Amino acid sequence: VSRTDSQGYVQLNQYTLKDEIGKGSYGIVKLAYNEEDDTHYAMKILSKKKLIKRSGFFKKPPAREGKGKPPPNPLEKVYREIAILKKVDHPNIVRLVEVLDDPEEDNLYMVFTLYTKGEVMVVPTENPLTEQEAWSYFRDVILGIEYLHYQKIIHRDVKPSNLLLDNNGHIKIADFGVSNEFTGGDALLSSTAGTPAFMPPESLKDSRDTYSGKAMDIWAMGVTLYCFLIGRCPFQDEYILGLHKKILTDPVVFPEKPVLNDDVKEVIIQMLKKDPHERITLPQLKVNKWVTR
Ligand SMILES: COc1ccc(C(=O)/C=C\Nc2cc(OC)c(C(=O)O)cc2Cl)cc1
Repeated sequence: VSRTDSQGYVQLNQYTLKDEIGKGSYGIVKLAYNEEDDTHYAMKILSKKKLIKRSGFFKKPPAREGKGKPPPNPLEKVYREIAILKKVDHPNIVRLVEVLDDPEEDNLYMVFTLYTKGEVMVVPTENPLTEQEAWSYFRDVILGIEYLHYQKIIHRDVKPSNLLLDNNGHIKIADFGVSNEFTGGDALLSSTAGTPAFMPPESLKDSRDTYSGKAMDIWAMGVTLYCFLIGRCPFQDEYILGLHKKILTDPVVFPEKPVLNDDVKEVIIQMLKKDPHERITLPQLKVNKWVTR
């Protein structure tokens, strides 16, 4: 039940909602104080109406000849995200504490442990991470993604703004809003989801065939490591089609500054192989020269 207290703060059950600390296509994240345990949390606030509207649930479905499966309930996506979050338990994945979902209310609240340093870095930046920081954080990302793939989950939106930093300098992978669960050895994806600058070339081809989910996460990890060290993405364009063309055809180019050692440039090149079959796999990444230096 939400109400407003004397200072104008919104009270939600035992939580007092305070400043906004995060914002994205998903909604907003607010700092929340829990009076029961005298602890602060990160409260992600989603509007069910907005989710339903964005999903085009009420738009006239295209005149599909024949059956075609009915559009899924847009809230199913959020409930799938919550189910994944409840299932995962790893030091490099965010921890969902509880969900406040009042059927009478439009908002859905997801309470997470607060990772006090927030997003690991903002892209673009003039002050990228040092190689040492990038090395330490990237090793955490490898462990988190390895765990997710082992649990048959593809994250699909690995990028610096979805990597949170806790007090001990450890990375927590966040935002399972577009992630997929799969059965068998790998996810065979056909839809495009995630953030354009982090999408792999195989997901941008108009060919009908499917592509590997695991290789998609590896590509995004390569773009993320490039961002850590350079402060911007390897492929950028103001127009989406220009961006797609660069991702599909441009080689990875490293600027003069900052000077990077050959081993880290090599591992980025291995993660950004245009052909997913040539791309480095996670087991190979774990024994890579730079990763294990
Ligand atoms: C400067 O201090 C700060 C401390 C913490 C934050 C912060 O937490 C921001 C976003 N948080 C989250 C976002 C998520 O999705 C988009 C998910 C998820 O859905 O998995 C979970 C969390 Cl926690 C920001 C600034």
